[in-house]
Amino acid sequence: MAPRIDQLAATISANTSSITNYLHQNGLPFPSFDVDGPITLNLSPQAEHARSTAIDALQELLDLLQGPITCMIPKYNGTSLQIISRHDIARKVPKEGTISFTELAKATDLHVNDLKRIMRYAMSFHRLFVEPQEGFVAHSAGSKKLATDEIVRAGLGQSFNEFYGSFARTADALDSFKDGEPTHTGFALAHGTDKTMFDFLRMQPTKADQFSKAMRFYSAGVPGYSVSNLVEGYDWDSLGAGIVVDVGGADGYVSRALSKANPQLNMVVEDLPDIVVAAEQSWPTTGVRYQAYDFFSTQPVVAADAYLFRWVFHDWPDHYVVRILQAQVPALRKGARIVVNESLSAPPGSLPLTLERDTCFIDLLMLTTNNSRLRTMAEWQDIFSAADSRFGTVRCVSVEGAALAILEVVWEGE
Ligand SMILES: C[S@@+](CC[C@H](N)C(=O)[O-])C[C@H]1O[C@@H](n2cnc3c(N)ncnc32)[C@H](O)[C@@H]1O
Repeated sequence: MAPRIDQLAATISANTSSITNYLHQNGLPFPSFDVDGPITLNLSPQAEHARSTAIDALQELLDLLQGPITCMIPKYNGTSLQIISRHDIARKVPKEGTISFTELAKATDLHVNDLKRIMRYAMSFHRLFVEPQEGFVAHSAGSKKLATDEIVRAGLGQSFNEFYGSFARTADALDSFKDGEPTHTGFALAHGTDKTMFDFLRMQPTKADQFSKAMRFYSAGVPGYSVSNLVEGYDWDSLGAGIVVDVGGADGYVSRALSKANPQLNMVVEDLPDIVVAAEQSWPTTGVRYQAYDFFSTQPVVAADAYLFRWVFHDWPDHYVVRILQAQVPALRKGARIVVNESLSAPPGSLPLTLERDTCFIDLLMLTTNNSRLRTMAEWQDIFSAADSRFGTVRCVSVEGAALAILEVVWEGE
């Protein structure tokens, strides 16, 4: 058998050819970081599979060729992205042409030498900006997108202005607190708060708004998190013209997608009051109803056909998830479904490498921000059973290419 690195190289080559053929046959642009290069590739499911297979192989090949020390000590540093986000640098670079580091330094109130190394780091590591002539900066495809798309800015802002500092305090939080409470996190230490992340964000409407937009960023920008996986992966037709409550539904972007694909459904989006007020103002006529609701209190929409929790339970430690489920029980009628859409915890080596890394990333992010976690199927069954013995068996619908599982539990009480 050929050595592993040769097998991987062959996999990369075969799958890259499939992508090339697909793009060629369909007259689509080839990947490029040039300012007018494509942001996404618009691949068919088959070509998308080739893309993810090639990426998994090349990640492993890169690790093998770099060796264990480089894998142990990678050059990850979010400082550059944090400063680019905080100083809104992408919007200070002209849409066309270049700007000198000196002029940009004045516009950002940063020292020119600091700005230069921040920008060059972003060029090298993140493919943001280019320096076509020494000392002068212009946009790349990525930085142009950042300058022109508020959803992308929100995603970067949340990751690097809100969360980045929290990673560095997670070890301190684990040493200082031993109770696993969502108020005792790296996020809380980094932000000097004794509140949960959501209560902290609630006090600052612009940050709460950024959070909602960041959810849309991840759902639109990472194929495995795409809302279409939920829209197409679950049998919504079986609910007829039923009521679906999107609990913790942020600004309702998931419900809008579900409603568009299934106009017969009656979608209700529930979230904290500030989020709901902002969403109603932004999306007044989309056929989706909004309702302010704190999911630790009794569910106000009685007898709905399904209660959807997308990316909600992973934010909360087990005993809080039990409380949220118990708060739904008074509203449930026989046959009502709880639909959960989030990543499952999986043993090492059981997922393609990229998906395994994404899953580990989310799991550790949840530790940092909320003291919460991803769970296995068996752990989900335990949680539902602990909440109420009238919840049925947890069923998993897995969707090809999706990073989020769809779990369904039927209420078997009256
Ligand atoms: C990670 S976001 C997921 C949003 C959306 N479901 C999605 O798929 O993008 C979690 C959501 O839960 C909401 N949330 C947090 N605490 C809440 C509470 N006590 N009651 C209702 N919603 C809450 C947040 O405002 C946020 O919109």
